[in-house]
Amino acid sequence: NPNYEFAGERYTLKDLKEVPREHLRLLRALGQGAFGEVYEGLYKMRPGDAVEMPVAVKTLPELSTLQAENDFMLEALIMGKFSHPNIVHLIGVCFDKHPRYIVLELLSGGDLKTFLRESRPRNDRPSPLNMKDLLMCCVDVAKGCKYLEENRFIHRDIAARNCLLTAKTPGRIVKIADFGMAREVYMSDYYRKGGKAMLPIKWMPPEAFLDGIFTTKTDVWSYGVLLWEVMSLGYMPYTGCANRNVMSLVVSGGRLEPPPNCPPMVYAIMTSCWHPEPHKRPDFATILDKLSACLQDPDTLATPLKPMTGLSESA
Ligand SMILES: CN1CCN(c2ccc(C(=O)Nc3n[nH]c4c3C=[N+](C(=O)[C@H](O)c3ccccc3)C4)cc2)CC1
Repeated sequence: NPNYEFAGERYTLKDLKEVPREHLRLLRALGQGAFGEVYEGLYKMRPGDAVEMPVAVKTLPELSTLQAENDFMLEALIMGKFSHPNIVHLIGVCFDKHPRYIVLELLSGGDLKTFLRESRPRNDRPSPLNMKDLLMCCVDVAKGCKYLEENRFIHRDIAARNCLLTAKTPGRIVKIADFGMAREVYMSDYYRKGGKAMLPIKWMPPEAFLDGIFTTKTDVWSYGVLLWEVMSLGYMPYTGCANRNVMSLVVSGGRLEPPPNCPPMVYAIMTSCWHPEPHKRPDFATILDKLSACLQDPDTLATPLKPMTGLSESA
């Protein structure tokens, strides 16, 4: 079984909390994970307990390749080492036999991209969100990213599709909830480069898709694209542009345009994340400072939300 290096320490499977399968009840499917289903379930913390804790259960189908088994285990090991309010919490695993389960904190609001798209103003009702709501979502993700940066963990796939909400209602908290596993849902966001791994080109900086160089500054670039996703209320970046055209556009200095009504202070953060030279991109502490300046700027807060018109876009 794989062992895993995190924050300078080595971990193996024995570091994971085994949850007794008989204390778990799977209720309903929540969606498709990269391997198998993700279910909502109930977990009886202590056998005698009357109350059961709502959880999310990721399953690995019995007919999985060894690689899939390892990836599944690795995801559990990765999640098990994080402890932060903006990163989905690992409760435990059922790895004693098939089907294998990863038991995680339940986030009932669904993924951030879907939430943004559902929240667009419609002719029958204005958006339920305001600029402050959007900025608070961005702050949550930046806090999670800052924690990963402090622990020298490179996520490689920061995007709205990989973030989940505790709820859709005010008081919602956004958490980074995917460590390479939720790919299945938005396959169109990934590009098969050279027939190998599926790469989220539209969220990657030039040094990553050209030279395979991944650093914490890779996540900063992706975070800038997530900011754009939030401000556009869930649009596909570079709408209608094929991945290989995005690569040449970005390499020649092209960047995403500001979404309609995007406050200049927020767009300035995005463009700083997209500096061609990685070391000139801000760190997440700086990004958080800039976001709190936005949250204290009356003109920024007063900006109304307006959907992008014109170009329709794929899911
Ligand atoms: C009307 N709406 C319909 C949709 N609905 C949902 C839709 C999906 C979910 C959901 O998947 N919640 C999750 N909680 N914890 C984890 C989850 C997924 N996890 C994973 O690890 C998944 O792999 C993952 C990770 C990141 C993003 C998506 C999926 C861990 C909750 C509510 C709310 C009400």
